[in-house]
Order: sequence, then C-alpha cells, then structure tokens
Amino acid sequence: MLPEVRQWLTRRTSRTEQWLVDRMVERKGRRRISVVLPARDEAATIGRIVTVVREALVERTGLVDEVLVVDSCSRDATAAIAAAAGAAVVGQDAVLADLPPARGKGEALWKGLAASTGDLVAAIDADLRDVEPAFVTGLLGPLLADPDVAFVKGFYHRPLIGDGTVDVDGGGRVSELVARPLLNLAWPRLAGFVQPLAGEFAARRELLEAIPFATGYGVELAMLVDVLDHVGLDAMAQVDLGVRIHRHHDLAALGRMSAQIQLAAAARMAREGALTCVPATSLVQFRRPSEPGPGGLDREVVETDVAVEERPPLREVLAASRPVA
Ligand SMILES: O=c1ccn([C@@H]2O[C@H](COP(=O)(O)OP(=O)(O)O[C@H]3O[C@H](CO)[C@@H](O)[C@H](O)[C@H]3O)[C@@H](O)[C@H]2O)c(=O)[nH]1
Ligand SMILES: O=C(O)[C@H](O)COP(=O)(O)O
Repeated sequence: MLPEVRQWLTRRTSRTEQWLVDRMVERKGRRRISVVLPARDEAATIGRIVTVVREALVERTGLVDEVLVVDSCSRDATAAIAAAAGAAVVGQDAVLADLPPARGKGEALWKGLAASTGDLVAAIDADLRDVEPAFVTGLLGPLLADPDVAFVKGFYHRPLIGDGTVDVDGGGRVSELVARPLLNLAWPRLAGFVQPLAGEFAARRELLEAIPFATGYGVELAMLVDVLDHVGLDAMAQVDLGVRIHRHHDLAALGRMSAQIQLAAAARMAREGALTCVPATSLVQFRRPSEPGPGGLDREVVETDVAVEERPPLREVLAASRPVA
C-alpha cells in the first residue's frame, strides 16, 4: 500500500456511531440534504427503506429534507410502494426528458442528481435489507463536520446468504474479483477503499455535477476515479456502516456487471493515455443448454452488449439548457 494511502486510511476513515444526529443538524445550518434511491424492481425492499429514512431523519430530526426514489423502468410496484411510504418518486426517463434515454443504475443516479434539490446528496441502494438510519447519518457526518471533505463512501461487512447458509464475509464477489484488482492495478491511490463498489455514498452537489456518470454498473468505480481526479484523495472519506445485507445476483449477471465495470475503467484508462485499443463491448458467456447443441457442445452461447454510455457532467447539460437572459 502506498504510504499516502496508509495515512489517508487513518485520517479519513470513521464509524457511523461517531456521527451524532443532533450535532449534525446543528452543523447542517440552512443547507438542504437529499437522499436518492435508484430502484429497479425493488418492491420487496423499497417501502421499508423509505419509511425508516423518512421517519427517523425527515420527520423526527429534520436532518434530511428530501427522499427521492428514481424508478429505473421497474416492472413491479416499486414506484407505487415508494410513494405510499412517503418518498418523492420520479421515473428515470421523465427527468431531462429531452435527452435520449439510457438504461442502468448509473443513469438512475444521474437523473436522481438532476431531479433532487439537496446541497448535499446521499445515495443508497434500494435492495438493502435491515437498513437503519445510521446508514445515512454515517455518510453525511464527515461532510457536515469538515468542509475539506467532498465525498464519502460507505463500507461494511458483506455476508453471502444462500439457502440456509451464511458466509459472513463471502459477499461482494465482484468487488473482490474485479473492482479491487483493477483499482490496485491502475489507481493504487484508491486501494484504501474497503468497499469500492458500495452503492452508499454522499457528496457535495457541486462535485457530483462536475463529473461524468457511467450509465450502467460501472458508475461507482467511475465515480471513485473521477472524484479522485477532481478533488484529490484527502477530500475523500469512508465510513463503516456495519453490515450490509442485499439480494444476490446469479453468476452470469455478476459477469455482465463485471464487464460493465471494466468498460468504465477502460474509458478512464484511455482518457489517461494508459490504454490505446478500443475495448470490445460484446460479452460472450456460456450456459448449460436444455438440449445438446450442434457438434455435441454442452454449452449454449449467450452474447450480450454490455456497452455503457457516459453522461457528461450535469452542470454542462444544465448550462446548455438554461435560457439565456
Ligand atoms: O438498471 C438498474 C439496475 C439497478 N438499479 C438499482 O441500483 C441498485 C444496485 O443494483 P443491484 O443490481 O442491486 O447491484 P448490486 O448487486 O448490489 O451491486 C453492487 O455493485 C454494483 C456495481 O458496482 C453497484 O452499482 C451496486 O451499488 C453495488 O451494491 C439497486 O437499488 C437497484 O434497484 C437501478 O436503479 N437500475
Ligand atoms: O458488489 C459486488 O461485488 C456485487 O454486487 C456482488 O455482491 P454479492 O457477492 O454480495 O452478491
């Protein structure tokens, strides 16, 4: 580990218990705080998350001003359940509707940034079980306490939960097998982030509006690299949020997620002059067929286009669409 990263780890890592809501409300002053939840087909979990954040942090303490769910083209009742639980809900394609739509988690986050009003914006995933208010307060604490901090990332233990089995630190497979090796390879100054793909982060609006967003699952890795580029490591912090339990994807879906993360990384390596080839966006996977294929091949070929678009910094889009006085 680079000495700079070792020092950062001590200086900029905290635990959510350190951040007390009453003190945070005092420090907040007149600023607005938004919590944004990107959500695709999260009917099973979204209602509880919205309720917990709204009751504890909007109604009881006033720390949070806005809970915004971005419905990412859900096919289930996510939007209705979120609204019934008290969230503001926007459809991903209805925000900045003049732009051609894109798909994916990064697009939902970018549209959530555009549709929200907070000076500080926190994001949490909508597939989490057992979310407590401390998930949000931990992310906001360092931003409110220190004007030099512009970006905070969550971390936690990640159990892998199977049918009747729990591997206490077996989760985060894409993080361990793809994101961490990639970051250590190309951006070793980011090697101190315990959970580089955590969907739980908070930042100052001006920073989020100044960076591009990868539209798919590459968004978190891209954001770490771009935030480092914009504000430097000392303006970044991480906070221990305890344990995170979420829905697991199957291996093939994790393969497609990994491919999108690699593409977002490749775009940044190319930007930095560290990659000269044009990355292919087609991912070939193999799955067990229902019947043997031609030539006795016991595999079916599945080809997916995993290309991710990049949204430009939001402030450029807003500046272009603002009427000239
Ligand atoms: O098209 C999409 C896909 C996902 N989501 C939401 O994004 C969040 C995270 O998606 P999920 O599929 O549950 O990702 P994870 O399996 O949890 O993947 C981890 O790794 C991803 C890749 O870095 C990160 O985006 C995630 O935040 C991180 O938790 C959830 O609220 C989803 O509903 C969308 O809004 N739109
Ligand atoms: O963040 C990750 O690494 C992926 O979402 C996979 O997580 P899981 O191994 O906990 O399913």
